[in-house]
Amino acid sequence: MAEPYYLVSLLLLLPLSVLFVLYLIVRPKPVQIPIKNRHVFITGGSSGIGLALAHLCAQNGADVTLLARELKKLEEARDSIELATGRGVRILSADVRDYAAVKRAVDASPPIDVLVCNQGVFVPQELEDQDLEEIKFMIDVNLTGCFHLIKAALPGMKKNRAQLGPASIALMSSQAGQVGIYGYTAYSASKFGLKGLAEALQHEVIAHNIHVSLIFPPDTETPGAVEEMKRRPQLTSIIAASSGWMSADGVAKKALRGIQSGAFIVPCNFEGVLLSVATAGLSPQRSFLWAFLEVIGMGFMRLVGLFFQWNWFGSIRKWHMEKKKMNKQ
Ligand SMILES: NC(=O)C1=CN([C@@H]2O[C@H](COP(=O)(O)OP(=O)(O)OC[C@H]3O[C@@H](n4cnc5c(N)ncnc54)[C@H](OP(=O)(O)O)[C@@H]3O)[C@@H](O)[C@H]2O)C=CC1
Ligand SMILES: CCCCCCCCCCCCCCCC(=O)[C@@H](N)CO
Repeated sequence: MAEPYYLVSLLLLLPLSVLFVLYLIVRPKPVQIPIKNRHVFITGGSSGIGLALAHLCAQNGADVTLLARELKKLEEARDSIELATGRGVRILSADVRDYAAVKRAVDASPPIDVLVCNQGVFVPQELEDQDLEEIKFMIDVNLTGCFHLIKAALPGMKKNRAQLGPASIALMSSQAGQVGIYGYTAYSASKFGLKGLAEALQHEVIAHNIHVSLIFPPDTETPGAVEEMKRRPQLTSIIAASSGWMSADGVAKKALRGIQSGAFIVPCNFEGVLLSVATAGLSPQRSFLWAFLEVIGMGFMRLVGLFFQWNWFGSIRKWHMEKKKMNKQ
């Protein structure tokens, strides 16, 4: 009669011991990144997600610097944050593609505690039809721009770090940086690139108490997205619809919480959590609870992901059939 109890406790023991082992081994160790009275440097902070994040950081008592190209938008952003929070905001006009300009901007600023590389451009189109200039534009701004920013900021971020407490480098990726999507060959490549950069960088800066976060928003209501929608291929929208839309404020909240808790992977909605489990790969994981979810859920999420692909390839096939029919009429 004791046998069922024996079995139940054995069944419980297995997950509990996995949990315990994960508790002991997850690296890097958990960390909290304070925001109050710290210097947060946000690129692309004059619009959309970056602007929403800048508002939130200033509200939470951070000393905020914004970097973007267009001075007029930067001034409007600064004024709106100062009006809403009463805190001073620094603005810098530079193009992230120009390393010398980025270096000058960073050197003219106080040492950075939290660097948010959020600038990004997205012009979706099928690779065969897209101008090479546009393809290069996305890689240069979204990927090479982040190299420029980090290379320029790192020496200052490392200085006196022991006294200043933990620092963060956050990169704004996209769910299109976790899964490739029709119309996004260059954009997805630029955002997938950020994952390799982030994983390797975390190894290099951990000894300096600098922590890397990679943020993965779904479609987000921003001025950039309004422009994007004017030319987005129908199929891009059909596939992206799997994850829905978020507000820039909603994404900024998730992003800030992720940065503050030192999370390496930062999903923004429910589909994002599924995607992050499915694509966890060998990414660093500080939380033993998330690690447990990944260990338990990865196989099943692969199955769910295959159903999504089944659905997406179905949509693509249907779209081509309808196009053929239209051409015949
Ligand atoms: N909106 C969405 O649906 C999603 C967006 N993302 C990502 O979030 C980030 C922000 O997007 P979102 O808020 O929509 O974008 P917006 O187009 O609304 O804002 C982009 C910001 O980046 C700045 N920027 C663009 N190019 C450069 C450059 N070469 N040098 C310096 N600054 C630059 C812009 O200012 P200026 O033009 O004056 O330089 C602006 O401040 C991007 O990395 C994007 O890929 C991820 C998932 C979804
Ligand atoms: C394992 C199960 C996974 C299930 C969820 C899959 C959902 C994938 C949808 C991806 C949407 C990508 C939107 C990109 C938005 C973007 O970056 C542009 N607007 C440009 O900024």
